[in-house]
Formats: sequence, structure tokens, C-alpha cells
Amino acid sequence: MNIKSEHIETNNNDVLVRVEGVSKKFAKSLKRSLLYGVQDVFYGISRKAQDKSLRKDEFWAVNHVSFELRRGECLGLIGHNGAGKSTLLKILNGLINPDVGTVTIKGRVGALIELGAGFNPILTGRENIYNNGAILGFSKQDIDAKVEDIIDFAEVREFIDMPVQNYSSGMKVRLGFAVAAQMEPDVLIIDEVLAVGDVGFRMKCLTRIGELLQNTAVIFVSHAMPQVARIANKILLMDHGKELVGGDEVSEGIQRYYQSFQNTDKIVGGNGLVKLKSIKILNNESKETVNTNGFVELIHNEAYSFEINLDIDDKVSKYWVNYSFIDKDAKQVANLFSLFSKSIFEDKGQVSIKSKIENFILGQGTYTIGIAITEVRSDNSRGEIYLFNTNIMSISIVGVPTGSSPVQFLGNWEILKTNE
Ligand SMILES: Nc1ncnc2c1ncn2[C@@H]1O[C@H](COP(=O)(O)OP(=O)(O)OP(=O)(O)O)[C@@H](O)[C@H]1O
Repeated sequence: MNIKSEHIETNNNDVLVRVEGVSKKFAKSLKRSLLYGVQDVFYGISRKAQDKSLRKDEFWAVNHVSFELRRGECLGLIGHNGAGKSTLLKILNGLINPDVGTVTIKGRVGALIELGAGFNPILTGRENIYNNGAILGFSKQDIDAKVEDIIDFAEVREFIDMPVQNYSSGMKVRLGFAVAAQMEPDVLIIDEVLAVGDVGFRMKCLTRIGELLQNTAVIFVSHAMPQVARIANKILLMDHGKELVGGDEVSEGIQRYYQSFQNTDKIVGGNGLVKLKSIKILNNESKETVNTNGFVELIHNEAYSFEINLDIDDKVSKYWVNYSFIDKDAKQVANLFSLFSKSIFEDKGQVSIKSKIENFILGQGTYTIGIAITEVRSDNSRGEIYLFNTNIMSISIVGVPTGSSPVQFLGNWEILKTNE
């Protein structure tokens, strides 16, 4: 057994969670998984040294991960589907043993890992509160003192004496979070299940986690980067079981996570009368910076010129150019549209068009740029589409805190009055 969990009094600056070189392997096929399971039991009984290397069909779901957490620290655990986050959480919560490495946890652990896990479906909500509290190591008196707060926080009073098997998924999450959080554990582990709750409840949970953080170490798995940016002060970006980014650089971890979702989908359309030959986004020194991921890098709030070279057929009449900026959720978050600057073009042949943005206020993150070139009819309405492409290039915005809104205004700030 490689997990040590101690229910002891801890000091404020103690390391509550210490994970050292933890690895866990799984077999891809059920047959082999069962076979290896039997072999491992045999090795366990015979106390023979077990072979820790990968056997046929096995892979590392968690691969040599280490970190430490103190009270007041919140680790944002992020990564693609299948990166190994839930497996790591299950190791931390003692649900599965690591094959290599050690986990040491001091104090009580409150965890919300799998939807409904930890609940006995035939018991009522109230009975489950007592059960879970007891598992966390609380006495009946301790739980008596907390039970009303838990029911209120979960907002399930009407259903508290009904068996949990009849709860909706949202209700199970509410109760699960309320038990884990209201019992004020030393270590709180929250998996993505929180996403099942509605927006109101999620906000309430985040606020509660913020309050608990003064006395608790929190491990928080999420695919919602704004939430991670809001509460995490440490980051672990996992990829194929390994640590890709770890430590205090939360924004770097989030940035790398976003960059791994380069949007390669493309819809191309239009009647072919306009062809895009090239596009450049240049700074004030007429330079374009391309980062290692092949994204053009722009600094937030600086000036940039968009320059396109077009091949325009003689049959084309007047036209507008419209760039769209699309975030990693495929949501259009901004436009640069000549219509709104009252610019209508009518040049034909090889044409270069430049448009300058003085303050590029898109927030930090990666975006793809789309383009549409459309006919302007004599009554100034939109006519034929000459060119349409939803992904002509990817850009990365740097220079502002990550995870915030897609648009950042930089105001001029001043104090008008101070009461001394
Ligand atoms: N019991 C198991 N047996 C075999 N493979 C498993 C088992 N549990 C998890 N895996 C595999 O381990 C890898 C890591 O899974 P895990 O659930 O930890 O990923 P995750 O990062 O939590 O993903 P998600 O974001 O989708 O929740 C995946 O390839 C998964 O299929």
C-alpha cells in the first residue's frame, strides 16, 4: 500500500498533500487486465518483487507525477479527455493504488469524484449525509451540528428524506458537494462532476471553495479554464499521464492547454470570384511574430495591420471584407468588418487591402480567423458571397491575464474623491 493518510492535527504551513513519482498503468483489454490482476495478487501474496515495467497491451494512465500542496493552495488539474486526471484523483482519494510512487495526505479528505459515488442509493439524502460524514471521520455530534447547513447549501430540503436513487444528477452533485465542502475537510478534491450542476450552483460552489481555501488544500479538475483561472494558484497540466506544465505558473498551464486545441476545421465557400492569395498581420514595425506552435502572436492592446492579397475577377462589383475571430469553443467573439468603417471596395485584379486596428483588445488565448468577402448591392444590402473561409489562420494573444473574458478594455483610471 503506497498511500498514507493521517487524521492528525496539522500546522498552517504543513504540506497536506505530497505526491512523489506516482504512476499507474492499465491494460487496454479486459482479458489482459483480469490476467494481470491475478498475477499481481500472486506477486503480492508471495511478496516477490513485482515487475513495474509495462506488459503487453498496458499503458501508463498516470506517469511519474509529483507535486505538493499546502493549506491555502488550490491545484487546477487540467488536460484533454483521457489525460489521466480522474485516475490521479482516484489514487489521491485512496480508491485505487498507484503502481509506483507514494501519496501522503495529512488530515481529512472531502472528495466529490464520481457522480453518486459515496452515496448508498437506497438510503435517503439525510442518511447518506451521516454515512459520508462518518467515513470522513466525524462523530454523530459533529454531523448533527452540520447537517442543516449541508441541506441548506445543497438546496434539497424538500427531498432530503427521499432515497438518493430518485435524485436527479444535479441533486446528487449538490448533495455530494455540500457534504464534501460543508464538513470543512483539510483536503478537498473536486472532479469535473461539478459541471453537472446548473450555473447558479457552480458559482456558489466556486465561492464556497474560495472561502474554504483559507484552511484547506484544494485539488480541482475542470475543463472550464475561466473557473480554473479564478480559483487555482497552482497548476498541473497533464498529457498522456505525464506532467506537461506544473507549479505556480497557472496562466502558462492554461495557455498551453488552449494551444493544444488548434482548430483545424475549416468551411470554405463562396462563388470563387475572389481568391485569397496571402494574409499577414503586422505590428507597427511591419513585423509578424510566429510562435513555436505556428500561431501568429499578437500582444494585447497593441496596434496591428491586417494585409491581404486577393485575386479579384472582373465580374465582381463592389465588396466588403469581414474578418471574424473565433475562440476555441467555435464561438465568434469579434469582427473586423469594413461595413462598420464605411469602407466599400471596387478594385479588380491583384488587390492588396490593409486594415489597421489601433488597440487589439481581444483577451489572452488562441483564436482562429475567418474571412468573408461579400458583394455590396446598389441599395447597400449584402449580395453574393465571393469568398468564405472559416479558418485562414490561428493567432495567439499574449500580455494579459489568462482565462478572463474574450475582450479586455484598458481604461484610464483616476480617483475622483477620497474621504479621509
Ligand atoms: N479501470 C481502467 N481500466 C483501463 N483503463 C482505464 C481505467 N480507468 C481509466 N482508464 C484509462 O486511463 C486513461 C486516463 O483516464 P482518466 O479517466 O484518468 O482521464 P481524464 O483525464 O480524467 O479524462 P476526462 O477528462 O475524460 O475525465 C484513459 O485512457 C482511460 O481510458
